[in-house]
Amino acid sequence: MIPKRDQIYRLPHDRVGDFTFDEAVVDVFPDMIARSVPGYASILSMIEQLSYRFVRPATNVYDLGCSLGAATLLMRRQSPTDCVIHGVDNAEAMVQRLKIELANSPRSDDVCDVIVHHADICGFPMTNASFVVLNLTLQFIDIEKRGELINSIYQALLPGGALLLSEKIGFDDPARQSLLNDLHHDFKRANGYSDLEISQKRTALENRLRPETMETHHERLREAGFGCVAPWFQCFNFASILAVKDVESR
Ligand SMILES: Nc1ncnc2c1ncn2[C@@H]1O[C@H](C[S@+](CC[C@H]([NH3+])C(=O)[O-])CC(=O)[O-])[C@@H](O)[C@H]1O
Ligand SMILES: O=C(O)C(=O)Cc1ccccc1
Repeated sequence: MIPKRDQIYRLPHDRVGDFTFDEAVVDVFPDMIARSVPGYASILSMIEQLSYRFVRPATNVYDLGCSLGAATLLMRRQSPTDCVIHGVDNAEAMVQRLKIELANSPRSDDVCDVIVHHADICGFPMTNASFVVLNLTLQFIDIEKRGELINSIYQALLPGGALLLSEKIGFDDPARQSLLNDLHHDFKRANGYSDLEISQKRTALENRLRPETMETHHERLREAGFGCVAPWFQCFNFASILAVKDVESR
């Protein structure tokens, strides 16, 4: 299917409201995220590769903030059939669309089950997990709730299990912040977004998406208990970190 082009912020809005994952966004989401997040396709492809390494037989996999299931569907190709992948998202329109997509895809015995949950990832019960994905989702969670969420992921993971965390990141150094922000906007412009679209979306995201520095993410992951915290990808102001729970942990 050819993705519908994102034109949500093309015309001037009288008042730009806070960004929401509603029906209109869901309709254009694959195009929006591909043209807005530098490295998105590479990150997804590496999530598939990492799932091959980390997903263990008879365990749970969690895709937190799964949107339309891009990561879920790739991980399913690499997961043992006795696993369960849980896609969790609190946007009703996203969850509905993903459920339709899964219902329409032919069921085969050689893939594991996928369960889609319409739920807040904060407080969502997780257990017996070998691999957890937070791909561009933590950035939308209230900063005060992020520590508890990361701790709960750590507790749900089996020894040797891993969390993949991708985020839009910020920088303490104002020159670096401004340079990488400009490079991100150049990326969007090169992908066909106008200055008006870029600026209206920026306003819409101001209160909704709160980037933190790599140092803050690193510290939070270490504090939760992760023995190995490895940033493995950065493109402009987007980065991805792999955090692994020690094999000899409890
Ligand atoms: N509290 C919450 N609880 C559950 N879901 C939430 C919450 N807050 C936000 N979301 C959901 O997190 C997703 C973020 S998009 C993830 C891309 C995907 N991971 C991908 O690999 O394509 C990234 C982006 O749009 O930049 C949306 O679907 C929200 O509804
Ligand atoms: O568009 C942006 O500026 C972003 O930071 C990424 C994004 C992509 C899709 C939905 C919301 C934010």
